[in-house]
Amino acid sequence: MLHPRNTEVFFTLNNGVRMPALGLGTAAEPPKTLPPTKQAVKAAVKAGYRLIDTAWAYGTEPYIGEALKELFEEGVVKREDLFITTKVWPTHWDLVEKSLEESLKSLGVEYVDLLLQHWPVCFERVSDPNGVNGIARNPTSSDGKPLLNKKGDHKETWRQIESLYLKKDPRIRAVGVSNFPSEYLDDLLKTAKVVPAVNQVELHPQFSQLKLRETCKNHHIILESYSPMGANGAALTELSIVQELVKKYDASPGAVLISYHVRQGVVTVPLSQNPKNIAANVELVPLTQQDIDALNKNGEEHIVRYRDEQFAYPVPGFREGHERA
Ligand SMILES: NC(=O)C1=CN([C@@H]2O[C@H](COP(=O)(O)OP(=O)(O)OC[C@H]3O[C@@H](n4cnc5c(N)ncnc54)[C@H](OP(=O)(O)O)[C@@H]3O)[C@@H](O)[C@H]2O)C=CC1
Ligand SMILES: O=C1O[C@H](CO)[C@@H](O)[C@@H]1O
Repeated sequence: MLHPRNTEVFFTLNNGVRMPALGLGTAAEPPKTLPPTKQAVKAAVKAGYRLIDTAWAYGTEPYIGEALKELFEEGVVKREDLFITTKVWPTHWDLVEKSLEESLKSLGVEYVDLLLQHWPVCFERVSDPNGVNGIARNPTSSDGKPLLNKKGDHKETWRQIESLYLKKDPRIRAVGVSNFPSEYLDDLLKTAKVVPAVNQVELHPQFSQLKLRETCKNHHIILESYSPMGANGAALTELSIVQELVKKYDASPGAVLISYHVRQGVVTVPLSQNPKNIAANVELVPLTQQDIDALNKNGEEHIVRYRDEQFAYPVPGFREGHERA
């Protein structure tokens, strides 16, 4: 039976903007280095990807900017063919516009399609010449603990984001959040003037987040999965339940893990700097509802969070039922 590729599937956000179901993640980190992001973006766009996921905090925006410039000059795509997401890091919890300006400058574009609040936490701003634009990305106190700004209010970040959106700032087409558990979404929605269009969270067959899925569905918030392969090392590709589906469909593990999201109406942004994996992740596997239910059950019974950020431990619901990866 003929079926589309994951790059040909789009979902409609709660403000009518269309978002591609599959994008390229760009949170490169050691042992990977940042510059290869440029070639990864070029390879992905040439393979049909139209969504690029980045963030002020990743340090990859300048390399994405270089890739975009060449792709536009070579006539491969136009700006309006792409969907670019960036995010406001907790160091900039009260400086949303500054964060957006810095991201746009590094990316060399006039607007982003989606601006996300990266985490519902606030950090102290500490100078660091090796940080992002001179600011420490993960500030720590002398005992090595995350340096949270205790007087900060994570809802201020959303207030600033929605205020840009409400005044129809041409630099953003849609706005959303990331790493918001149900408890925080419910709380935000009590006072929010704009319902976030997207909530980007860790989501995969070892962390299926059924309660959060229900909350997002009730508010027409599209879920977006990060770490769909299990982050660095791609541990999920080895999971026995995934390997069974690889055999059943004669598919690649990457395609199974991506199709699991796309078939549930979830956007996903695997990171890859390997053209073979970038291409493999495009293939849509016709998983049945039974396959998806089994993967979701696994992710409720054996929870593993691969991006287990210590600074988020105070967020209610963040550590519920988790084991360490
Ligand atoms: N909002 C947030 O707080 C967060 C957002 N993110 C976003 O999500 C993106 C993806 O998550 P991330 O944590 O990076 O990790 P992923 O789960 O996407 O895993 C990345 C790893 O998977 C490998 N990989 C990719 N495709 C395949 C494949 N088909 N077969 C085998 N291995 C594969 C990559 O290696 P190779 O390069 O060799 O292919 C890489 O080592 C990030 O890059 C970022 O954009 C991530 C974390 C937090
Ligand atoms: O988006 C993100 O990626 C990093 C890892 O680089 C994680 O801390 C953050 O939420």
